[in-house]
Amino acid sequence: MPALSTGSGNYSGLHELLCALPSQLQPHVHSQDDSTFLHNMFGERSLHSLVKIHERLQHYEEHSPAPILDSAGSLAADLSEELQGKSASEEISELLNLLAKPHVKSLLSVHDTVAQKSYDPELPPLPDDIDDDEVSVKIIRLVKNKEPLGATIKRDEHTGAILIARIMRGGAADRSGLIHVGDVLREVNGVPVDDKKPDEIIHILSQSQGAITFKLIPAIKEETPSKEPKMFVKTLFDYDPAEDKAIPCKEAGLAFKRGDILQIMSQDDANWWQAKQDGHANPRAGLIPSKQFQERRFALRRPAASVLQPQKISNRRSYDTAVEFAPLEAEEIEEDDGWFYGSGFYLSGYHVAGFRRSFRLSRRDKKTNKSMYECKKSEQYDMADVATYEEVTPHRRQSGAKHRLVVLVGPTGVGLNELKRKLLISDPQHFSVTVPHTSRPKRNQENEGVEYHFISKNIFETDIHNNKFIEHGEYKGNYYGTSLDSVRSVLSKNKVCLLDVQPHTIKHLRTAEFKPYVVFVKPPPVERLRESRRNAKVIPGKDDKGSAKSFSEEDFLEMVSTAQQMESQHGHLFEKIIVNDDLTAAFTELKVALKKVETDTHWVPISWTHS
Ligand SMILES: Nc1ncnc2c1ncn2[C@@H]1O[C@H](COP(=O)(O)OP(=O)(O)OP(=O)(O)O)[C@@H](O)[C@H]1O
Repeated sequence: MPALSTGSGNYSGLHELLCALPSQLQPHVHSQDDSTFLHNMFGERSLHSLVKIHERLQHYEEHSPAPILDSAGSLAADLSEELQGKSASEEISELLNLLAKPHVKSLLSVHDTVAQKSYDPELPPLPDDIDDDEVSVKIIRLVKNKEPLGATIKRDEHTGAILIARIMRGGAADRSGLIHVGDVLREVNGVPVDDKKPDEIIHILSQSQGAITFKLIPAIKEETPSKEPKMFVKTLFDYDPAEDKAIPCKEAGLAFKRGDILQIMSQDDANWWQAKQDGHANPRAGLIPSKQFQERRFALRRPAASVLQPQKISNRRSYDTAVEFAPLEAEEIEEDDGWFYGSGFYLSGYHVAGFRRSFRLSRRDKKTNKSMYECKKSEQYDMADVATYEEVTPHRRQSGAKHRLVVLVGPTGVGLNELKRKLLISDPQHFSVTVPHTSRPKRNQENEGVEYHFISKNIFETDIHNNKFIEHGEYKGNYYGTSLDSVRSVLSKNKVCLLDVQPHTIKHLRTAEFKPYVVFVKPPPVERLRESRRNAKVIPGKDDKGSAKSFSEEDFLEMVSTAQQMESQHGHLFEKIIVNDDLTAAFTELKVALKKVETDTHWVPISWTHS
């Protein structure tokens, strides 16, 4: 980037710099959002005007002009008085005319104010007879711009007063420090609001231009600024406030997608947290359902048979209304129509509905080290673990530290084996897989610890009992399994351990020790599977004694539907999703992602860094 100088003595330098900045920064800005933000910020007219004023003032600062007198106004008045009725020369009457002009009078008055340096407004003296019980009122003037005020209002159910319900962290109201939760709003632009509905107040605000004056009665207890530590969460579900009937104010809501990282700005309200998207320029927080609130209503969304129907316990619903400066499409909020969801009944009367999912486990090829057993563990989806938010922290692997465990999941036949094989071939010193255990007798050509660890049935059963296996199963009367120690053994050699498991196993691996990086390998649409897998062969299931066969149409359909099910049930645990359409492209994408895991900073659960 060429050096830009403001050039001392060249007063247009700063202004020129401001104009040039967006194009100078362009090569360094990668996202369209950032680029638009920079253009808007540096192109803002008020900013340019401010810079121009600054440059002019700088000019005068250097020349330090001093006033000759500080009473030009009264001098002009004396002069006018003196000249009144004097000879009627043309010059005199022109001068009298000029001095009588309101603009000239104002100019001279401003001159005197500056010369006398008396900038503070003159306040009337305090009356002596102040009634101690009289409520104090604060009058706030804010200048309207495109940014919303970042506050919500609601009607107090008992007193009927209009209250400031919420101040969004980082928003205009919060930054001003002048408006607080609990303040009673009395007037907007001189119009009393006591008898107005929140919507009508919003309408007054959206209609007004320039500065807006609020008359407020301060809350008795001023909010103490909360000293909550910075907390980041990964969202485990999609959220759209526009679709949320319970949110107290849709306009103040923050939409997010599963996997987004949010910074939690306030947890003052047990049901509605304030948060902002990590890395976004907008400093104003938005409302999101709190973890507890989201969990409670998830319970309510269970199938009708297994939950108590919500009872209508009140016909009032407590809404706040966003105080927007930009014209807003306020939804019709009927204040006295709706449900109030008390917390008392949420958790009563539902049971956790587990279910078994049928899945096909293929017979695995021992050369490529895949297990040949049928999974024994019940595939219960743990519905008790409601996916809401997970507290996360940035993590970067220190050089020389153990690698994160790489977990691959995907439906049968999607290509996990193929991708693993390619990784192993590409760098056998770097990538490795676990050696499984079996209780079957060792064959002649086999070696202990190479194909399998051979152990007795008794020891196998004791190890199962002691939770030593990540997954285990039985095939033809023999046990097969992958042990936690086999993973540790690979990691202790400072190699990247590649492990493919059933998705329900992931949660048991999510520990500080393994810090698993979970990659979901997803099939492309069926049309693409038919095309790309035309020559591919699969090893049939254990009941088929035959050799490799081609994929059937049923295999493709099952692969796609299993993938959908996996993604909807376990998607919140996947850090990377790779569509295995073109094998070379999928492999390259995987390799690049695994490299980044080793070198870049990633968000990981905070519990992983507390060990
Ligand atoms: N992108 C691809 N294009 C074409 N063929 C592929 C692709 N990915 C995998 N295959 C082929 O599909 C077949 C099944 O792949 P693979 O054995 O790796 O699947 P898998 O997910 O390990 O299945 P299983 O869980 O049944 O062992 C193999 O013949 C493999 O070569």
